[in-house]
Amino acid sequence: MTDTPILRLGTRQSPLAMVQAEEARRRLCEAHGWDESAVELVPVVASGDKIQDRPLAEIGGKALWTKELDAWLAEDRIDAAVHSMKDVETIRPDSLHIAAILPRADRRDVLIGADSIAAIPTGAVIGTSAPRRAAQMLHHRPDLKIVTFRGNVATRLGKLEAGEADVTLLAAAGLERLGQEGIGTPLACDHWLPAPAQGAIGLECRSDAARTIALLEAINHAPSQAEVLAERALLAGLGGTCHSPIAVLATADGARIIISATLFSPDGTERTDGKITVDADDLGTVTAFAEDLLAKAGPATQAVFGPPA
Ligand SMILES: NCc1[nH]cc(CCC(=O)O)c1CC(=O)O
Repeated sequence: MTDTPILRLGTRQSPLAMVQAEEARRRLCEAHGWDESAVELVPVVASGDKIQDRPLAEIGGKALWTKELDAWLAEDRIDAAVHSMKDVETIRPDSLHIAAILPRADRRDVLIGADSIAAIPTGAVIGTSAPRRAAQMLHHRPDLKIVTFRGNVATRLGKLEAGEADVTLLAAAGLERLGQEGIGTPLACDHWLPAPAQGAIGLECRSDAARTIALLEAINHAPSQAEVLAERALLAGLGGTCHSPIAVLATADGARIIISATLFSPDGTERTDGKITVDADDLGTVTAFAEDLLAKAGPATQAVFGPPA
């Protein structure tokens, strides 16, 4: 085996991002019969990791997680970038291509600090910076208070420990990947839907890099890809971003995808539910479904979505 790297994989530096990049490397090496040295992990500091004390919406949104990796791809300093698909902007530049989605992990949210939503004490403080989690929680429990909780998984657990909030919500996938799956209570998807693409890892490269695309496609997991594409199509159809209070779950079932979605107003008072089964290769129906949901939604919900992308 050669010790010259065949593929340079860019990743954020958080512990979770590094574990995800290692998973991508392991799968690539297994698929191609390479030894580990064939894939070089290149940690890049994302602006979202530098500024941790303000809500994402204030400091520029999702591009904060991808901006540096996008630039490194454009400059050919890396061949591919590993992303938590949940953090990737709804619309990507044509110059980039998401070539592989890894088998999706547990997509549920985990409640930490209380055994159930009903068991949270009256007036308790919820630490989250996700508008979806805040709206969803306020919908069930309008008595609760929301405080901004950013930072990586360990930082947020530390803030909870320090008493900055009574309860927080984290993705089961992230906790699992960090070996912390014992923490908290997972919330069942029939009551509490996750964020678009939660639990999915994607590999993105330059659209003109045919050789890299072929190498990455070898580790694509088609059902997970179908789900992620459907959830992202819904978000796009709603004109949504990471600041949008949208909860959705797409479940691939052969050639069909079952999509359940809920829109909220930011304060949780309005809620709009929908469910549809679509053909995996006809995501146009998802756009129509998004338009239907928006048309049914209340004014405070409509105000934070659209116009459709
Ligand atoms: N926004 C931060 C983020 N991006 C991806 C994950 C978890 C892993 C995943 O959803 O794939 C998390 C942390 C969290 O929401 O708990």
